[in-house]
Amino acid sequence: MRTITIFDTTLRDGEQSPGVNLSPREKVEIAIQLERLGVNVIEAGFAASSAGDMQAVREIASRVKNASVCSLSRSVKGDIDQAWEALRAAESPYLHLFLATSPIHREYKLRMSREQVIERVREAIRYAKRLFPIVEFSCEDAGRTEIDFLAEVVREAIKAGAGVINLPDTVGYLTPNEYAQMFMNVRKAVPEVEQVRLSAHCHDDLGMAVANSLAAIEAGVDQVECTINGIGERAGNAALEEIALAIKTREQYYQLQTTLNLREIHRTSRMVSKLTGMMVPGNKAVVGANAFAHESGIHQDGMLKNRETYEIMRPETVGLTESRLVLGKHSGRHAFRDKLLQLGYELNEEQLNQLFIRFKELADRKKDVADEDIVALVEEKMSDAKDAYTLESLLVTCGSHSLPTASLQIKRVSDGSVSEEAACGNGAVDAIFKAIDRLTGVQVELKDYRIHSVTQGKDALGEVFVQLSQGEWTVRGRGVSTDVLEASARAYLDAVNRLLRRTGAAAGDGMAKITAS
Ligand SMILES: CC(=O)SCCNC(=O)CCNC(=O)[C@H](O)C(C)(C)COP(=O)(O)OP(=O)(O)OC[C@H]1O[C@@H](n2cnc3c(N)ncnc32)[C@H](O)[C@@H]1OP(=O)(O)O
Ligand SMILES: CC(C)C(=O)C(=O)O
Ligand SMILES: [Mg+2]
Repeated sequence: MRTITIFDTTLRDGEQSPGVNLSPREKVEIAIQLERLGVNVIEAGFAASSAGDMQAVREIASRVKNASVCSLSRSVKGDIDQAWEALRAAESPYLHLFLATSPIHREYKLRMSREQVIERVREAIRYAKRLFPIVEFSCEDAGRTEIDFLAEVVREAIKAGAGVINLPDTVGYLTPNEYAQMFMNVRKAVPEVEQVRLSAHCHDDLGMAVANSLAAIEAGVDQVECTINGIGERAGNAALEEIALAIKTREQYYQLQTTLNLREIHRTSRMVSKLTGMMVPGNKAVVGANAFAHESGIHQDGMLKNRETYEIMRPETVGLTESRLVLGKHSGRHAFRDKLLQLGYELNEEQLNQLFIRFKELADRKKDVADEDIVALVEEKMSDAKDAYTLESLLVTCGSHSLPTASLQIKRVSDGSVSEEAACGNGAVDAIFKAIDRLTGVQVELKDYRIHSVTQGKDALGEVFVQLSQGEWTVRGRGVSTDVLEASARAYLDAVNRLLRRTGAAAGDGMAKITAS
């Protein structure tokens, strides 16, 4: 089986993502994780570009032992010297030289003729080879380079000593067929390429970076350059995890392998996302939060019967523990029953059907139906439990120069007594919650507070969800009103009522002393 070399450029091309700036310490942390992931080459930065990158490349070179450490360099002596300065201590120093070859880059950016480009390539590689055991040469914008000239540059680069030839689709312009054809044409025109390693480097401007990389592999390329989470200049680079999982999942088709420890994929993705500040979209292949989550009833039913109905990869393969069946408005009875069983509720068919109607009503209004919501539904349905407290009245005063104050009256349902309390807070909602705490005497911690509008317009209904915890117990509460402060009070009281039901505590233990009527 052919082994594909994984050249990771998260710390170089990935860091070229607008808005991303990694400190040397953060780069070292990621490099160590990339080594654990089992990549073969770590492009640690562009040593000549800044003192910080020089330091990062140098530190990574001294720390990483099981991968080649590489720096990018323009085809100029000064850059090569600086790269050597950073990499001389590396176990396996690797230089990545580049020069653009396409007509548009030659004419407008470099202002060089074809002959000048060839001459510069020769000079730079020969100079670099005096220092580095491995020199990779990249024809920047190879994808838009005339094929005869591309072949000539590649021939000269190999003659000058390049051991790896990279032909990037720098601007993400080519289709998979075109990119594969480019490699086949070069292989045909320059038989010497069989003596070096051919590499692909793709950008995602048209969303084809991974498809192009895989097409290049099929055209005989042995190395792919890619980044974790597909981060990189503009729309990014080919995503390492997607290439790796395509090779693994379609092993029979590709007949290829890598040295990657795929179980480290998820951890690496999370670390890169955290340190770069680039969020991974939920629907991102392999590492998105929804990559192994199923929401619709028909899919969930299939998953429960045989997971291969809807999953082509196992979450465990990339270091996750399990797939998730997310309950929501598209879920069906099978998944609902399964969730109830997981939560410890075994219901008969009739109870299940009744509860399922309530569940659908809730799911229609709420994006995620959490375990606590299901527990609350079951408890309400099965125990016929009554609320311990109901809200009688609410008065809130606040303004730009006054301390927000809330006065509440609540009724204890068991004996009909009404109590009143007032409290000040950091804001109106805080004041309301403090007043309720005093009235009920229940000690809770507010874990979450969310507000959104259920309907539209000036008289929109505001819906508030709160999550409270007390020791091991966590409960949610919901309140709806055209007044968001009232909705907040109702949600909080609802959660307190649920907590009392769950803990079995007696209502009224902590009722305030002032009885209104
Ligand atoms: C496709 C890619 O991803 S390429 C890598 C892109 N990455 C980066 O550019 C990040 C790091 N870059 C930098 O920090 C800076 O651009 C530096 C330090 C490298 C250079 O900075 P400056 O000297 O101020 O030059 P500047 O960036 O403005 O312009 C680039 C110069 O390099 C030349 N150049 C571009 N590519 C190459 C190359 N491969 N080999 C030689 N010269 C090159 C340009 O023609 C231009 O030369 P000119 O000044 O004679 O017109
Ligand atoms: C430096 C080169 C390889 C590059 O990043 C590109 O062409 O996209
Ligand atoms: Mg690139």
